[in-house]
Amino acid sequence: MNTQTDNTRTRALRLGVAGPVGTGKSSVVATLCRSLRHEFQIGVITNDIYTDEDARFLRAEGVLPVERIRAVETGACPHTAIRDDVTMNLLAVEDLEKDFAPLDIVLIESGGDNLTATFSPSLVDAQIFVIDVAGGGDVARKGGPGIGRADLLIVNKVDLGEHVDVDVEQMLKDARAARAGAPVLAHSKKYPDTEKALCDWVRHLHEAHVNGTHVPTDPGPMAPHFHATEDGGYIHRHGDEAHPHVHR
Ligand SMILES: Nc1nc2c(ncn2[C@@H]2O[C@H](COP(=O)(O)OP(=O)(O)OP(=O)(O)O)[C@@H](O)[C@H]2O)c(=O)[nH]1
Repeated sequence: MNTQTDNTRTRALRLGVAGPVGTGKSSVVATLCRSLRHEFQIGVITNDIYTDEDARFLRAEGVLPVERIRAVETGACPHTAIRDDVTMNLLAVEDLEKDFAPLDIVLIESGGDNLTATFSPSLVDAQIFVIDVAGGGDVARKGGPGIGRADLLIVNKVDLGEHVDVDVEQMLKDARAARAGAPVLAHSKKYPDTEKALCDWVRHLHEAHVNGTHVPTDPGPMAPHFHATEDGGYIHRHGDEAHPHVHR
């Protein structure tokens, strides 16, 4: 039977993981791969601006066979490759899905940037946004599309609260207030019960994806902002959906 036309088969769940620099995105991806690899066929795409650092980290951790972890070097701000023009990522995902068919889950890690990055719904079926306690207790109140409307908000590194003078419970309360009932997960790679809760969330999401009951939603565009080269010769503008790019 031609699997391309067999509607009893669904393509892989494409799950994005975004968030500011160093909040623990790669660690979250590593946890998911380690914990779920015996239940699901998994592949990973990482995004970095100039390197394949995140892919190398995951390969070194031995979380999956190395050939299932592929890097996209965006060469520009990571927002571009996950939101504005997702071609590089879509090609990478499709190649991975073809080379290891059938995959159940493809995890796509965004390059670390700021609070405004979100994935395009044309690239992912669902997205996780990761903030961390070490970034400060007020981060959850700063809002933005990822904090407000990602499918799951992870407040990561909750083990560090007392070391960085952050009231974790208050941070979680603020995060819930920002999300109108959408899920918030307190998480630490040091607390196995929180890792289990994360894996259970992904299991349920995958089930809903396969059943056709998961409805992908767009958290909305990133806030308007600008990037310029060091000599100021090029300006790249994001966030205005009607005029998504300005090149000068
Ligand atoms: N204490 C603690 N440290 C953590 C946790 N998760 C990640 N880290 C540490 O935080 C640092 C950054 O983690 P990464 O997983 O590389 O974060 P990232 O968001 O992928 O980083 P970029 O790709 O550079 O944006 C590393 O030193 C991790 O060991 C956690 O739950 N608790």
